[in-house]
Amino acid sequence: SSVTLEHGSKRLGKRTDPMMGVWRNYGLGQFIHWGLYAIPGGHWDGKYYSGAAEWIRSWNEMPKNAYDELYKVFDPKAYDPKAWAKQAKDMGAKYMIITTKHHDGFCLWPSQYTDYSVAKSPYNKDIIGPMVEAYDAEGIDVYLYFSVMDWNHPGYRSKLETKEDEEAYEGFKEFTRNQLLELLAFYPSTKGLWFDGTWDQAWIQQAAFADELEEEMRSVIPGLIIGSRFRADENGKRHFDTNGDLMGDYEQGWERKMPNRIEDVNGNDWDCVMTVPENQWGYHSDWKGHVKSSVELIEMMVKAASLDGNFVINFGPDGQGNIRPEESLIAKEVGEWMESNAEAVYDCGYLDWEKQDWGYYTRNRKTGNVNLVVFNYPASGKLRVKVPKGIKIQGIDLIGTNGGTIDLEEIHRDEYFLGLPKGTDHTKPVVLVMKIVEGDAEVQGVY
Ligand SMILES: C[C@@H]1N[C@@H](c2cn(-c3ccccc3)nn2)[C@H](O)[C@@H]1O
Repeated sequence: SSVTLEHGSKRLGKRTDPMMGVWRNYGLGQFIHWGLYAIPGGHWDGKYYSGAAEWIRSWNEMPKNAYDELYKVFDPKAYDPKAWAKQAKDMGAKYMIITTKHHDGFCLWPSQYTDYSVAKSPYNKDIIGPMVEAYDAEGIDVYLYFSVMDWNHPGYRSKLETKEDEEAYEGFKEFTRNQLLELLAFYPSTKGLWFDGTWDQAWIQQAAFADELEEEMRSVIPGLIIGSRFRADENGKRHFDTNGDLMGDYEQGWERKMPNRIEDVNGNDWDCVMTVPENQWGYHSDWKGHVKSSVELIEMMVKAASLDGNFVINFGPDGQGNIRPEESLIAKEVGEWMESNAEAVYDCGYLDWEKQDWGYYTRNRKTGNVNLVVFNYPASGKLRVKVPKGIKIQGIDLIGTNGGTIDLEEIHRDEYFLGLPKGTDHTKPVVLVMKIVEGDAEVQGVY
């Protein structure tokens, strides 16, 4: 039984409007974490910061006032948003999420509500505007990341303990609303907001304020897409309200982790945002530990599509505005794979066929085709496929650079082995596109 909520979920089930349909079909996105933290790049005073580079201000070895002075040297001479957008286009990204303001409070746009922005830096120009224009020009939808937590604002509090806290926080709430309305006014082509830094008790207690603000933002840009991380319900429940219903338009809980089964996504839209190293979003000049390969990232992207989600790969440009070589290589290699295999990711979602060990099924919502994306090449060279009753295979194509014909063997009713051609290059994911017919229609054609 569900309880009546004033500030809980506003909708049961997925959004069904066209703008959300476009979001649902993206497949691949690019996250960009850029800000003052890229200047120290994980080091200070000759010491190595092993935490996430964008959190260096919270490091004991980093004097807070030294960090807060960094805006005086922010002057990224290499910043070239057109080049960034071209690279993202070549990678195959359909949307991009840019940090307008991270937890440190530094604004990459000339906000009228604070001096802690690019307007007070030697660079002294808007970073966000040219980026939005460049990505829009490449046909990549732009989403604005905004951290509610703001270590720079005097009214920010993680919790409200005194009367003074409450009064200061009222000013912070007004500041937050002003900045968000300002972003929507400055960059009206944005398709949505990606909120972060919303776990503090002080913010969680603002259910009514945040609910009203979300409504107001949605009225400013109809169809605006806002995830589950923005606000809590009146019982402090986040992502899912007291009744277990999703807040916002999609689930935003998959940060540096992936669901494994369709049950894990609760019938919701979702995105997974992923770092290339284990845990670095902002630029760190010295990555340690595991750095994901492009094949690893491609597998996560396909797995996300197979479970009705979007996959977002993070980039962290350096303090001068350069994209680092490791990320440029990933953009190149992912793009090369997408060039001939994108139809298995774009417009694709979950297919309720029994999962097989060789990889993932995705269903193309526009063509109806079934895609088989092979990551675990079988020693037998044969892919086991169990076709649900009433479904017939009409044709199978091996796409991508591989080419060749597929040998189809019916093991018994509705179960087949698909033989891959000898010499198939399986150092990269192999994609088969299967045309199927449903119902008992007599199958015309190849099989
Ligand atoms: C999208 C990512 N979210 C930010 C983050 C993650 N976290 C965090 C904090 C405590 C536990 C686990 C994660 N804090 N901030 C990261 O800094 C990055 O912006």
